[in-house]
Amino acid sequence: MFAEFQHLTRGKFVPYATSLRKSTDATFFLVRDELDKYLIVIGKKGICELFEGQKIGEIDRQDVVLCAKNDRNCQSLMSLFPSLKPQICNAKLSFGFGDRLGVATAAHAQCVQKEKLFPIFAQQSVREISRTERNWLDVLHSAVWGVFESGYDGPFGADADHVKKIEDLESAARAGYTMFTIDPSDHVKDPAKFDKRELVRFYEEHPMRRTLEMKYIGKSFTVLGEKLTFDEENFAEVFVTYIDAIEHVEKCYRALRAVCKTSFDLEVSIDETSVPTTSLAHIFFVQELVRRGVEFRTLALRFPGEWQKGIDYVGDIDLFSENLDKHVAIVKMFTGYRLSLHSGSDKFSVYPILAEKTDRTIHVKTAGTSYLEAIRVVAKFAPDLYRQIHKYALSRFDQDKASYHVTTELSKIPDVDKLEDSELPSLLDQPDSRQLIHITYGSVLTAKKEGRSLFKDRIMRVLFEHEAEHYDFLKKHLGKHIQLLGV
Ligand SMILES: O=C(O)[C@@H](O)[C@@H](O)[C@H](O)C(=O)CO
Repeated sequence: MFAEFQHLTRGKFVPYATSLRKSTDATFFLVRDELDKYLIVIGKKGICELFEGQKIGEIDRQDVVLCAKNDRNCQSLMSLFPSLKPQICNAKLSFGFGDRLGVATAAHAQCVQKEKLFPIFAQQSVREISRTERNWLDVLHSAVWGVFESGYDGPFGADADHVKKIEDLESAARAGYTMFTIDPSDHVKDPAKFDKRELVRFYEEHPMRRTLEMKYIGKSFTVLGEKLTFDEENFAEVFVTYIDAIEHVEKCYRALRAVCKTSFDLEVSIDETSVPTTSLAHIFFVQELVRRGVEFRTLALRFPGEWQKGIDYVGDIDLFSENLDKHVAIVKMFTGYRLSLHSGSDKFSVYPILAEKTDRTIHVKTAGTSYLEAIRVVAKFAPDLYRQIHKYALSRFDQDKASYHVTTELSKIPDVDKLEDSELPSLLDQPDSRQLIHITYGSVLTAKKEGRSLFKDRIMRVLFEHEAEHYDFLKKHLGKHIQLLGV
């Protein structure tokens, strides 16, 4: 088929052999020229009419249609090939491949052995899509095109991540997402940040207080041989800290159930709270969600230590390991859900502990690390563009770091004007410059001058022209993450 196509198009296009898929009466594959990528549909007139495109000839009396990689053509492909639709997780180990640029999935898919790991190829948070001016459908379709290009034929998921508002859940459900991460952290009260009298009043006046006091106070749980008992004091603290968040999750869940006509994976994430999740808090949080009928599949707790973006774990590994043991024991007490680790990018020192302590029964999320590999390509092949991005990032960092927890020291980042071009890629290995670039993705990707993209268009062009190197960087780096999970 490719030989006839090359003859017809006089070698103008380069096909992606891995993308070749056949339906009962048509053939589909991706090609690229020096400007862009396109879908080729070869089939009878009827099947071609499902796609928007231009007929460029015939092969064996079948129309050959050149199609844009647009939403309508993506949805037509998904209707013909159900394996291109996201599905709910069917495995104990799953991994989120967040892709802020929408061009990494074809490489991500080459890191996955489908029988050992369930990949979430479409995963972006509300924070990310608002900062990059994307939307749920764009994130999902970018992932689907990447799956199609790679020839990956296993199941994958689509996670609407860190969702705080019901309307964002509903729009993601309508876009076809299969996983929803509800983030109630704005409703988690850190007792240290409140006036004691205010907390007492909140507790005493809360309508659920007495009901839950009777349910929990005096109740004991044995976690790894340690007897934990809810008493008046620790119950009041857990109640005040989490009750609003629990009620918010319940409200979001009911709204989601009203929109989703099929089953879905629900994650609840309190990983971005300032309050590390204690064992009693974990027990209370889970028991209350279960009691309210919230069917969650994964739970992202706030583990001890620093889970900063784009760099390894910062903290006492032994304390983390001990804390994880307790939370794993609690999961086993209640079953029906897995733990989820957010900010999984580059946390190489904890991955082996995660894999061993959870018996590889966990969800791990990454996102920024793939964006950093893309910028590494820019640093290598477009040094002047990288220098401009780096300097712009410095000007935006203080504002952009507001909703991320990082302890970046800008003073430790070398002056790019004193570095040789060949030294620039190594900045993507320096923790502080990694965080500088990681956190300022939104500003860099949406920066404009006189209405024109200041950086994004040039970044995407560099990645298109150096696609093989980009894919190699991604496969090497994300492959390292997967291998450290023991897969
Ligand atoms: O940066 C973001 O907004 C998200 O990608 C992350 O918070 C995500 O939830 C995650 O933990 C992946 O690192």
